[in-house]
Amino acid sequence: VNVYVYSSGSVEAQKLLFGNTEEGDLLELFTDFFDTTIGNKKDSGSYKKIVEKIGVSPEEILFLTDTPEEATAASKAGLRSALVARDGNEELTEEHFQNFLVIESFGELFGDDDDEDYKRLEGEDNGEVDDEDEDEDDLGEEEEEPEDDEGEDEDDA
Ligand SMILES: CSCCC(=O)C(=O)COP(=O)(O)O
Repeated sequence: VNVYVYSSGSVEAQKLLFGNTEEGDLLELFTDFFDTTIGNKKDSGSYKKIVEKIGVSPEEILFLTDTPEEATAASKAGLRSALVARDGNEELTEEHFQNFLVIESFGELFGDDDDEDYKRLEGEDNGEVDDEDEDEDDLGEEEEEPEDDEGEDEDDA
């Protein structure tokens, strides 16, 4: 997976930040860096330019942001987008949750294929309101209860 940064902070600032973290120099984890010299993060044209520079189909790119307007702009350019819910940010609305996968941790991106939220990334409806609100109960999911240990024999010393 190639990881890119598109930030309102300058490329120079991004490199300083990721090159000097508590975990050390993380720059080699990133393929490239973009800033607003390419365009405003709320303008879908910026994402089209980034797609051209990266040289892959837009739907092969997952754009993560904590700003719904940026997610919408990226989706309009054909990218898949997901919202990252972060403490201190403006609360996301029901509509945001309907339109986008919302994650709190990158680990949630590796969801299972049956997960309705995860599927939101896969279809053409990423960034669109999905009015099907199926609420299916899981069938036959069994949880193993630990056996009661009463009666366990223990030798006294
Ligand atoms: C990559 S998940 C967090 C997204 C995020 O915080 C963000 O988009 C910040 O954008 P900025 O332009 O402020 O660097």
